[in-house]
Amino acid sequence: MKHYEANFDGLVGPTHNYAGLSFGNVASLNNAASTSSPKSAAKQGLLKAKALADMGMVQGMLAPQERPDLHTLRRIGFSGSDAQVLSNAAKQAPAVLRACCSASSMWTANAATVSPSADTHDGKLHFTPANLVDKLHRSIEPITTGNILKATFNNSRYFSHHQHLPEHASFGDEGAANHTRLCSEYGHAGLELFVYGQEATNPLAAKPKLFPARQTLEASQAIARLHQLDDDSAVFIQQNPDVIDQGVFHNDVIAVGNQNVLFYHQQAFVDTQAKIAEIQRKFNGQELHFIEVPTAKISIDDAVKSYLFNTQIITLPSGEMAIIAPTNCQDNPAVAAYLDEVVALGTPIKQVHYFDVKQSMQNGGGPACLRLRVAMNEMEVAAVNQHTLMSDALFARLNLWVDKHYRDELAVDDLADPQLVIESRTALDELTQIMKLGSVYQFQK
Ligand SMILES: N=C(N)NCCC[C@H](NC(=O)CCC(=O)O)C(=O)O
Repeated sequence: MKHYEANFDGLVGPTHNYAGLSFGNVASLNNAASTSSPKSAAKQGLLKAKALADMGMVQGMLAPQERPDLHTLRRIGFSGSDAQVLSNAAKQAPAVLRACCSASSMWTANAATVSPSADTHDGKLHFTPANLVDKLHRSIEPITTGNILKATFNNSRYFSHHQHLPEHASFGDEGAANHTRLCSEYGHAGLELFVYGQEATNPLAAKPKLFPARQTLEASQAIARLHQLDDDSAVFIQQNPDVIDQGVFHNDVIAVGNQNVLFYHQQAFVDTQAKIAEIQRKFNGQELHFIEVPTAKISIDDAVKSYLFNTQIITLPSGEMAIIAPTNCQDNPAVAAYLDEVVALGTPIKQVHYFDVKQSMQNGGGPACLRLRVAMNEMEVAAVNQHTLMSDALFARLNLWVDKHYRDELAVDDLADPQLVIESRTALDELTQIMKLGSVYQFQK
């Protein structure tokens, strides 16, 4: 049987904007109140997804969320017509209104944690939506994320969908952004690496001093239990709290793995040598490539600015690996030079491809943030909702849809415009028909 690692990219929603909502995420704060372009953001994302499909990869799209989220605004006491809810929220709780308008579900690396069927006891592919409790604007995503995942992976014979973890800081969970899977082949049992920022139930454990650690050990352990992983199929690694304080708000800003390659910065983890030894032991002596990038070559500051580690490492149908990098890496001389070198290190990585995803980058989301990886066998791929899979036809259809419904520009002050609600709902209603998702949004229920 054939096996693939599919990437499901988040379709950027019509309200993509820069609201400075993510304390600890340097780009989000630096670009707060800039004017965004929802149309070009969506098109940049579609171009990257289509390019990967054209490289022979299995590529899917995940629908965005309903924003502005009037249901949350009504839940906290705003009432009257939609226009009244928006204008009162803009006057009385502008920060909450901004949170309720974020298109942050585009970063589908944070949508869920996924364990492929080769790793799990029941032989099913498991999904747990991330609760994203650390940030208000993200904490309102998981229910709809679950609906979208169920409509995309809609076959209970192959796919097991869990509820998101309890909504409390002790179980702060950011999904696949803090999860990497190593394996020799996608269809073979793999080793799942769970990287956490803090231990919630141990007040003495090290944690960052300035910025929040969004993922807890307790959450990572819960996911491993839910997904029926053996002790020998999981490794729990603490992220270095000092790098969180320098803007590394998710592990995928400092490390990325694919099959038997782990590409990471020297300062990424706590207790690196012991963890590498544990990985080697649990990988049962099979060949592994550890590409550790020293601080002397790439500083943490350069890694955070360029998103060198927020690249996707993909295995092409030829068996060669390619790095999918943001063009921001080309703009940084040290990083560009490093990427020229990396293809000659004698590891499976042989190519680098650059994509302009600047609209997303300005909110701290690189190529890897924009995708959820789902390793599947051919039967599972066939069981996916086929209308979510990238093709020439879907690419053309989605570009037309974006042209029809998306604004060229959006400023933070536009978020209270009641017309935006109408535009967004009209667009999403049509999208659910294009992707045959059924009623996944509250406004459709
Ligand atoms: N690293 C991964 N996997 N994902 C990146 C997520 C970026 C996102 N930015 C934002 O939510 C900014 C929104 C704003 O400020 O308007 C976040 O911080 O959660």
